[in-house]
Amino acid sequence: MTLLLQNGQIMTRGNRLIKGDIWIEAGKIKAIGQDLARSQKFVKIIDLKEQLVTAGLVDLHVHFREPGFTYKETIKTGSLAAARGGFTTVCAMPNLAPVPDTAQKFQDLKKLIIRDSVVKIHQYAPITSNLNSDDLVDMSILSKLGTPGFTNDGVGVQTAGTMYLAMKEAKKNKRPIVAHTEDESLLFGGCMHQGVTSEYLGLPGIISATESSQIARDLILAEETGVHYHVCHVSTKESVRLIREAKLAGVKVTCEVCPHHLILTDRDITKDHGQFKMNPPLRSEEDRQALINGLLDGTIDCIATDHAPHGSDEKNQSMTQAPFGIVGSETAFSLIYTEFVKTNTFTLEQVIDWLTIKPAMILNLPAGRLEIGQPADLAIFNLTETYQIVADDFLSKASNTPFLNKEVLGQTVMTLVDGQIVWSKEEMLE
Ligand SMILES: NC(=O)N[C@@H](CC(=O)O)C(=O)O
Ligand SMILES: [Zn+2]
Ligand SMILES: [Zn+2]
Repeated sequence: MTLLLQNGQIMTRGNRLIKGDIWIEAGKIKAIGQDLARSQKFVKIIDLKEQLVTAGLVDLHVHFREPGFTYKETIKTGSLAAARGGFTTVCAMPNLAPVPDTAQKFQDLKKLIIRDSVVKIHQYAPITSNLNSDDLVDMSILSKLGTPGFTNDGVGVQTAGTMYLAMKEAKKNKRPIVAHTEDESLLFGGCMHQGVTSEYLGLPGIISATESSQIARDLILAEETGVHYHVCHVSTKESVRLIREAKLAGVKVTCEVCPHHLILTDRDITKDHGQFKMNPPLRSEEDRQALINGLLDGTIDCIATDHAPHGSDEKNQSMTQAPFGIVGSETAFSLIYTEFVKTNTFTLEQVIDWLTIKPAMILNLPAGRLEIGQPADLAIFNLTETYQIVADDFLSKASNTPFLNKEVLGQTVMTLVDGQIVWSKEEMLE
């Protein structure tokens, strides 16, 4: 089938914004140009009304909860939420039940993904069996089955020896270690960042060193082993400093930052409510500035959501009780666009880079490029009308986010995967 997306503002690879049309045929981008309707008869033509078209966004960090916690999210609802946010390729974390730590369990999960997902999911395998043991998974077989990397996200790898052996094995299999960095001996039961707000609210704090000290350990081990080491959800200024120094020293390290850590600080936590609880926690203004500068100077490589859905009863309690995590797929682009592009902190080109080609390059994913011959994985955004983030509109099963009711720009109006519309605001199809 031939489809023409007409009259868009197209962010092409190499970040040139051009006005024109995209010709889609057999799921791929066949041509990009002006007045393409003249040269060909299309089965379908959609007028984009000069809205922004980008390569489908790429998210290196989501939690879809199936199998094991389907009351929070399923592959179907999580992938729909991703599509609604403009994401067409996502990497899903293995903190599931069962954990996909054997070939059989990994293949069973991949079958569910093929059956239910509306976007392209790359499923991560864990580093150790059941996430918190010291027994390494069979990295060779799980690499052959397609894991883009190994991660115990949700928990840190507590012993240096296990991390060292894991890095050596991952390197042998040409896969990165994707690290949730958290030294549990430095947690002290904390539920939010240690600082003035935790003291004011009387809540146990998490010091920055809980994250950064494990990054320091791992950077040395990554240097020793030569593995590609990717750090999840960097949140502290010390982490940024350590990664910057390591990059300069030639260590093969990459990292991601989440929208909430770029936008909010612990001062935005107005009360003891689970909606503000995530791991790592919202940090200080100094940390937030370090994250922004880290993106700008290339220390931080990309933006990832850490979409972490939970049930409303679970989150509707004190931060001491609620689980860690907030949803992010459906709001990421709007939040970043509104908070940083509209305020001239980042350019639109930078933001699209950090949400498409950069994450794709980190894991070598065939995604994030809007060019002729590439799959027609595309996202279309309305940059001119504000809308409100409303829980009822979410396609995710969950709506646990501190950004509810916020007015933002940058609503996704349509998402295509391999040339098929997987999500659309109704009016676009009229
Ligand atoms: N980020 C979170 O606060 N929670 C994540 C786990 C994780 O990403 O560490 C989850 O699975 O809920
Ligand atoms: Zn994590
Ligand atoms: Zn996570």
